[in-house]
Amino acid sequence: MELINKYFPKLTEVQQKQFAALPELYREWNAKINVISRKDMENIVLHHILHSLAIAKFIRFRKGTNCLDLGTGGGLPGIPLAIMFPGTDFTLVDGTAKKITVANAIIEDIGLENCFAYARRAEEMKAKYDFVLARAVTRLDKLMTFVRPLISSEMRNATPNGLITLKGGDLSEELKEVKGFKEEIAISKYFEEEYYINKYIVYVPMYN
Ligand SMILES: C[S@@+](CC[C@H](N)C(=O)[O-])C[C@H]1O[C@@H](n2cnc3c(N)ncnc32)[C@H](O)[C@@H]1O
Repeated sequence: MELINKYFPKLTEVQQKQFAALPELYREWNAKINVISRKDMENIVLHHILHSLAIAKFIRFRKGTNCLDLGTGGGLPGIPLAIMFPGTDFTLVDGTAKKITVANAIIEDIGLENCFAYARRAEEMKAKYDFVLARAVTRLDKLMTFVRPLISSEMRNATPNGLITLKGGDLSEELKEVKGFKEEIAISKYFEEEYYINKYIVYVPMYN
C-alpha cells in the first residue's frame, strides 16, 4: 500500500481496502491459474498494480466514460483503474476464458461494481467504447486494427477518446506504423522507481 499511497495519497477508505486486498488475491489465484509470471509475484505492486495506475496519472476519466480493457488477462490494467475511477465503467475482455475466471473472482471479492469481465476475442466484439486500454497485448499496428471499430464515434463526454496502451522498450519502429497523431509519454515522468525507465504510455486519439 505504501507505494500506491506515495503516488495516490487521497484514496478513500474503500479504495484503500480494495488496493490492499489485491496482492494476496492475485497470489492465491495465480497459484491456480497463471495470469502473472510466478517469479514476478513478489513485485506485484510495482510491476503490475502501480504500472496499471500510470494511466490514472495520464488521464482522469470523467464520470460515465466507458472503457474497454482489451486482452486484460487477470484484470490488468482494468481492475486497478476501476478501483481508482468508481464512476467510470470498465469492461474487461480476454480471449482466454480461464484468465477471465481470475479477473471475475477478484472483481467479486473486492466488490467492484463498475467492472465486468468476460471471455471474447477482440475481433468478435461489437460494442463501442470511449477508450480502449491495453497492456502488453500485441504490436501497435495490429492493436489499432482491433481498436478502430470499437471506439465510439460520439464524443459523449466531450473528452477525446481513443487507445491508451502501456508499452515497454524502444517503440520508434512500432510508432512509425501508426498513422495520425499519437503521443508517447514516459512513465518515469510520474513514478521515480527505476523499473519505469523505458516504460511508456502510448495514446492514439480517435476523434472519428
Ligand atoms: C501478455 S498478456 C497481458 C495480460 C494483461 N493485459 C496484463 O498486462 O497482465 C496478453 C493477453 O492478451 C490476450 N489477447 C491477445 N490477443 C487477443 C485478442 N485478439 N482478443 C482478446 N484477447 C487477446 C491474451 O489472451 C493474453 O491474455
